[in-house]
Amino acid sequence: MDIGALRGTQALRNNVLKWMSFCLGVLATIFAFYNLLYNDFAVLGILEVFFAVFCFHTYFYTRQHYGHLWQSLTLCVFLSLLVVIGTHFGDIKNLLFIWTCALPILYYLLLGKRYGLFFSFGIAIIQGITLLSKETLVPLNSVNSLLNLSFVYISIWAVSHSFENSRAEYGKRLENLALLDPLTGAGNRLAMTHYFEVELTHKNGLFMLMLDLDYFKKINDQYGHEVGDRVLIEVTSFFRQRLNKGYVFRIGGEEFAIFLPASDPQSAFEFADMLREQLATIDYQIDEHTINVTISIGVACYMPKQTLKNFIKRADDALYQAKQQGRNRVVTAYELNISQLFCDTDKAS
Ligand SMILES: Nc1nc2c(ncn2[C@@H]2O[C@H](COP(=O)(O)OP(=O)(O)OP(=O)(O)O)[C@@H](O)[C@H]2O)c(=O)[nH]1
Repeated sequence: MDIGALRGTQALRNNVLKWMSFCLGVLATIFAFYNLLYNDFAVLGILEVFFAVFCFHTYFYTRQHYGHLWQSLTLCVFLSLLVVIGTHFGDIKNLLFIWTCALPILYYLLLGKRYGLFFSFGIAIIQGITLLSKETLVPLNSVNSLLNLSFVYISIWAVSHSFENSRAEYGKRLENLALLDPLTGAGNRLAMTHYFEVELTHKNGLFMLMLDLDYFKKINDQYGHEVGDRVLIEVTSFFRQRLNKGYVFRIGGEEFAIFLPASDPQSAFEFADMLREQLATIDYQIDEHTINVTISIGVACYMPKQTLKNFIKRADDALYQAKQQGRNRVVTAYELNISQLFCDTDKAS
């Protein structure tokens, strides 16, 4: 499954940035000619030339790559500046201030809710002051027309805000549905692949702990499947509470994986053993039952250019050994095959 399909925000923002850059680039070029050649408004004309160059550069950049936040910020700030300058120095009759009403849409679509709110509020104040400080507001000189303008702005802001809010919320829900195990809330296999390939860019000092509950079938058989489910939820929350950094994934019925950043194999082993030891001392009270579970853990160290499949296999092999050796223990992959399984940190020591 393509995880990119779930990450709609980046694609949406890039598309908006691309096409807004193109449209604004064309408009800025036309306005620049008009202001420089006919309107005698050189300051605005020159700024529009710079703006047009920036827009076209951004357009061509976003055709090849995902745009950066600074490009969206620059576009929004530059356009806002042009609108404020045009409103301040220009004749009110040319209605340039009307562009103010379009700005919240752009802020929210390009920058999201937090920036959108901040910029929409900021530009409303600045433009309010700019308009009211003008010598004449003709033809906008009645309370009615000022109220109408304010209400149009507020309506556009409210729609932009609620649209972005709902869009972000539904996007997050969709992502959770696809990436989280519905029973325990831990990440699923897809999430694991995604974190490994995309999020974990620094894989030096990365370890995988493959954890499997011991004799879990007995718990199901003795107390029922529902109690078994509650044990899985408790154990997941136990793992999560013990992890400062790292990610927990449920990759099988009673099998979990953890990506653990650690400075060396010894620390990774000690962390895994601490998990094992602490879990063994906990008695879970579920309904009227007191349940104790133990885990077997296999630990593997990431090696340069290793695939996730291979990384998992090594941790899985170590887990298999832990089960073979009697369960409730930790086995490290580097104990199994010293010649090929030492990681970088081992070699260094
Ligand atoms: N309650 C519950 N049980 C599950 C779930 N997924 C898998 N199981 C059970 O987990 C048990 C796994 O059993 P086995 O693979 O034999 O492993 P085990 O009994 O833990 O034994 P070892 O792993 O060898 O120590 C089976 O009884 C499955 O039905 C789940 O989502 N909820």
